[in-house]
Amino acid sequence: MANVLEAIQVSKDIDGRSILQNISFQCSNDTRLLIRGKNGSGKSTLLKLLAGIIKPSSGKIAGSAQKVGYVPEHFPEGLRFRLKEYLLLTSSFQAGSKEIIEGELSNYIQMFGIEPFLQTPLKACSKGTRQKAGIIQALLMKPDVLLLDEPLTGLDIESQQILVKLLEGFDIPIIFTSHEDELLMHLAKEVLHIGTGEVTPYFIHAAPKKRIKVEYSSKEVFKDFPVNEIQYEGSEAIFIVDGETSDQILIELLQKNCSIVDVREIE
Ligand SMILES: Nc1ncnc2c1ncn2[C@@H]1O[C@H](COP(=O)(O)OP(=O)(O)OP(=O)(O)O)[C@@H](O)[C@H]1O
Repeated sequence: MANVLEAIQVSKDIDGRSILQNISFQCSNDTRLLIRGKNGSGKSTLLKLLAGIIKPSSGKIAGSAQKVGYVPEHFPEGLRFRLKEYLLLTSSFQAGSKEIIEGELSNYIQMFGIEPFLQTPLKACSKGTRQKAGIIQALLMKPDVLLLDEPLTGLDIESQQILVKLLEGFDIPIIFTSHEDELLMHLAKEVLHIGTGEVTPYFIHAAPKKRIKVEYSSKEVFKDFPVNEIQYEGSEAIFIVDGETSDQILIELLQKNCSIVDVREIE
């Protein structure tokens, strides 16, 4: 299979301190690589190396990828655009028909529910909205590879679901870090342990049960709802569901206009 992106014995020192040592891996279009390691172990640094933003101290980044979509952990500060100006500017850089690209942009705007903020200056947008702008920018460029640094951080549950679903449909390598977000972890097929440089297959453990608390308008909406255990507390309903089905149930609750109040694992 074509080698889209490759790290060959990559090491990185910053300010005389060794951050990464001898990282090697290859990826092809079906790669779904989760980078795992402690805080400060160099996960973001590796993504920046793969994106070509910084250079390795030794070793090299190679591969056939021409366009690298990179979503940093934090959206860049100090951009003086309004959200819409930024997205239009971003889309104007893309090759291809202007009409088609602007059509894709409006789809993403709708999908991620950011219409109300289009005239808001980026610096006044919420963290989640800025994160969405960064994601849309990376998707619009039709990258050969996607590098995502904790992409779900700051996103509401509905947008998390939408993003993960989109990612599941892509036929390009996806390399990502995650703050142990269960939704995103489902995407992983292999994991790079950054401390040792080892790449191993990723197996998701049987998901524990979840307790989902929602605010609802009428009990009628739960008629025929595929959950055995529902408790009611005033305007809130509590569902105990299997871990495997909890994502689907969350989607259905959102479709029934319920507001998700809390989701937590139970023993
Ligand atoms: N530009 C820089 N200047 C100085 N030190 C840096 C720089 N970039 C990264 N570092 C250091 O490199 C180390 C690795 O940082 P990095 O952000 O890659 O870790 P991380 O694994 O992504 O951490 P986290 O899980 O907390 O996001 C840290 O000690 C950090 O302080």
